[in-house]
Amino acid sequence: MRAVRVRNLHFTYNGSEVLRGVELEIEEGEFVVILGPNGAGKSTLLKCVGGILNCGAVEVFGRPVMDYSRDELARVIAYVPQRCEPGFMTVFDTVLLGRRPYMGLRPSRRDVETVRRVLRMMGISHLALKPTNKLSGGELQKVSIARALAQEPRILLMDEPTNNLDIKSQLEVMETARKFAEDGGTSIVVMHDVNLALRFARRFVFMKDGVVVADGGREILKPGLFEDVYGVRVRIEEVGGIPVVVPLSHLGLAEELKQV
Ligand SMILES: Nc1ncnc2c1ncn2[C@@H]1O[C@H](COP(=O)(O)OP(=O)(O)OP(=O)(O)O)[C@@H](O)[C@H]1O
Repeated sequence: MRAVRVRNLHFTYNGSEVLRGVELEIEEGEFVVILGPNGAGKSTLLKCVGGILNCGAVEVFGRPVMDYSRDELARVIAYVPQRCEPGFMTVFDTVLLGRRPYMGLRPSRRDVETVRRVLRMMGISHLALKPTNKLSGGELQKVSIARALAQEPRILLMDEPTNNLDIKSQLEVMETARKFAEDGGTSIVVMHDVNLALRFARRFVFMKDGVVVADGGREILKPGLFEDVYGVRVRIEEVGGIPVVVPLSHLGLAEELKQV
């Protein structure tokens, strides 16, 4: 079943167009990573898919995303933002907020069990009673992901979820996204670390200047793509059967240095 369909999406902030005719179709069960230079429009696209920005061109499970009610959408899509704001609430209560679309007046046994389960899954059960404004950046990031998982969505959107995380936690978050997709959900992750993406995801969408410039599996990852998209010369080697992208030089750097 098609989870997401984006058709000819244009998006403008204050008169400046940052998405220029984006086309994208994602099937249920896929794990897709969106890559590209700073300012390419990746986060804007993710927010359009999540119904956070008002865009007419996005369908989720065959229905315009803007037609879903707030609670309906929260049961279908969970969005983990690039930055999350800490507060006075405990970790447990913050993650419990993810159950809001399912809850009556008070949390059910199932709501509480779900929160316990995702705290365990993210390895943060020991932080349950700590206020989120007393957490490290990485811990806060894990709380934000736990809250999204507590929503039990069908689509998980994460914007640079591995920022702030140590290597082990980066691998765990990527494994969580992969498992989510293997279990039938759809993971769409914006990130910069192409090598981490390569280890876990099957499909890569590259954006530049508000358009999708490449979309496919490992076979699209050729040195020429990195020159076109980032202006960086790379070599691609295999380590343990996994391709690794090694940056060699920034194409414009020598010229820029000459002018200094
Ligand atoms: N709220 C906003 N108001 C105005 N312009 C914005 C806003 N958010 C983003 N932009 C602009 O839109 C463009 C695309 O931004 P976006 O955050 O989608 O890019 P990105 O590819 O996610 O970048 P990065 O990798 O740096 O996070 C940028 O030029 C940015 O300055």
